[in-house]
Amino acid sequence: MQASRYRILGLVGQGQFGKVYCASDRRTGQLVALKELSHQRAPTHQFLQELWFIISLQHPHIAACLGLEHIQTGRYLVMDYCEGGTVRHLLDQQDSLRLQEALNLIIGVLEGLHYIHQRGIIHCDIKPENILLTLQSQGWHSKLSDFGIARRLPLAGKFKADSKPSTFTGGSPAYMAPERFYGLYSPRSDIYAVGIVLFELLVGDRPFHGLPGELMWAHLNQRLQIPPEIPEVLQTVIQKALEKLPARRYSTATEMIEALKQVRVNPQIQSLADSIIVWKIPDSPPENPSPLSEANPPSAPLLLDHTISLPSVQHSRFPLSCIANFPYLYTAFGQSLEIWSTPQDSSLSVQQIDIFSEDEIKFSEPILAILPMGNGCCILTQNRIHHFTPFQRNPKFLLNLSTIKSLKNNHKKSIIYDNSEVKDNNLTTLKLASSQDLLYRIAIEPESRYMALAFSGQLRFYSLTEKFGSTCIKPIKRLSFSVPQVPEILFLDRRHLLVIWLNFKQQNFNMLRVYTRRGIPIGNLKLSIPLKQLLSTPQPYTLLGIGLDDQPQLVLLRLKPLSVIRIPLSSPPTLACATPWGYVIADQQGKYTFFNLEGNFLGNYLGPVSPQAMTPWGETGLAIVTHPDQQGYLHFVKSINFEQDL
Ligand SMILES: Nc1ncnc2c1ncn2[C@@H]1O[C@H](COP(=O)(O)OP(=O)(O)OP(=O)(O)O)[C@@H](O)[C@H]1O
Repeated sequence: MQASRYRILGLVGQGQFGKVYCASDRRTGQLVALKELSHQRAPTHQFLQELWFIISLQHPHIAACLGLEHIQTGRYLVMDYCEGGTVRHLLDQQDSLRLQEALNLIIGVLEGLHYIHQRGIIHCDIKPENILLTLQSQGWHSKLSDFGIARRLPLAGKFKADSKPSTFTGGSPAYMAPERFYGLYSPRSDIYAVGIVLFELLVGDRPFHGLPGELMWAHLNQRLQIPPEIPEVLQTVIQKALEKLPARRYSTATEMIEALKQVRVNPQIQSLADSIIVWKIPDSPPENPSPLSEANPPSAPLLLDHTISLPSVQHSRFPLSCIANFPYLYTAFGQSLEIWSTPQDSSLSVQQIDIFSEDEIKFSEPILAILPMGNGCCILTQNRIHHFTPFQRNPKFLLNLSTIKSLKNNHKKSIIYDNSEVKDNNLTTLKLASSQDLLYRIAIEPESRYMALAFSGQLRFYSLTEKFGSTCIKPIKRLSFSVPQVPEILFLDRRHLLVIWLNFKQQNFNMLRVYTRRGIPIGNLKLSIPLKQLLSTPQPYTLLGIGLDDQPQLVLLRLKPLSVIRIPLSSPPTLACATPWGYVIADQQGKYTFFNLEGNFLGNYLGPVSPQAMTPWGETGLAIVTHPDQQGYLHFVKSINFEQDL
């Protein structure tokens, strides 16, 4: 039997027929989902039925079947890969949707349904688990999947709205229309299920609960209660979709689409369109606060452990940066690098962090970036790359960038940090925007044995070796690109470098390309999420994306297997930081918002204003550099106990 055309990247889920993998096409690099169809669990006729349905269906809102893979390890359905998981994942995450997106998502589901209903097919199992998601520039895009129990109406030719229903039971009782319990189904049964999903997206819970028998009773007899917080125009749509009698529901998916489009242009809905849906859990005791939202005002002050003023900061032309390589911390400002250290165990055992200024080193040119390297740091100045270790006090010169020929012309472009017109209060905003304007990017492999350098149209790979206490740099490979845009680069692990062109060729998508540390290309990924920055995180193969200002959002991007978690924000952050315990965003006014590693909102705090840089410090702490007025400060947050503080 032949070898697989696909390289498996990771397990994404488990269904009743078998496991689902994320895989990439060895030839084209395209990502696909491989849906295992185990012989024991999927009797051949059921498997053939699902295959028959989805192979014949082609629509933007239906997860397409790309083929069948029959190899030694088993039979697989090859499908469109949907990196956003399912609507169930959205429902498991608090504050994950804006109202506008929820409506668009349901309209997408209905468009997919309209397409299949036109072909006389009834899905019969519409539920959040069977609505897959891909992230597009406008937000989530829904794709219907799982046609395992779909039914063809026993009618020749096209389906007619007034056609008689047919008999069959099976499906998920929580989403089943009343008539389904009597073995009857029609397109209106799918519309009822969409009504339940819409209710769940807006309310955070289903209208009916219980064991299958209780659910059947509720669908048939229990009056629908819609929380009064749901705008009236939407209540009307839900009410009609969830009518007990099929004849009183929307007769077709298009009719419900039209109703939702009317809702979208309603002035009350338009004013709420960009608001994040905050679920009100029905029947919760009134003393319970409503679920927290990232949009809420800070609920507690950030507990600062220690604040130090930075003496070297006298003027405001340069943004401050800071990185930690515990027990050392480095702050850079203008041409100065300041080194701080703390006794190894201080972040864990003593009340207050003891931190000492160890040294201050002056460079002959402004520092543009610092990043951890070995037990020290790598410093990028306008024309040079240096390596500093706390044990050898003199920074070692690594590479002269001005000798790289193709860079010479670009030097005329001013580096943004040199722009003396930059005003104080713009500095933090500039911090996120500034990386776009840097001429070079460097990335250091976690063991500091490899380095990559990117600049306009070029990517270079180097090896680094330690000889007699100093680091030697040797070129390995040089690659040229026709795209002049300087990509972001970062090492994903010891072996792989990720190169990212944000808004590639101004075409509204980001191009991600993975290389080995020696410059051999491995694969490409197009990502249609509007992002202004993508940061590496301490989590393996996980990146933190920051959305554009007109679509404020955080995006957790896991690459192996590819999955996207999106966190809508009420305003664009000016700083973001990934730590081993979660993610922090901050704004100019000193509002600090914390999320855990799954992207769940933890709390809002009021902290130091004008943050310029943040870095994780020790096991649970955070170091924050601020620059209000003319003075720079270094603040330490020892640990954040959300349970206690909130
Ligand atoms: N095309 C896909 N792209 C990305 N992830 C997918 C894809 N198809 C399925 N998944 C993931 O795999 C999980 C299991 O999917 P699968 O369709 O096999 O099972 P299911 O939805 O639980 O339904 P059932 O067990 O009833 O078939 C889903 O919850 C989803 O997270």
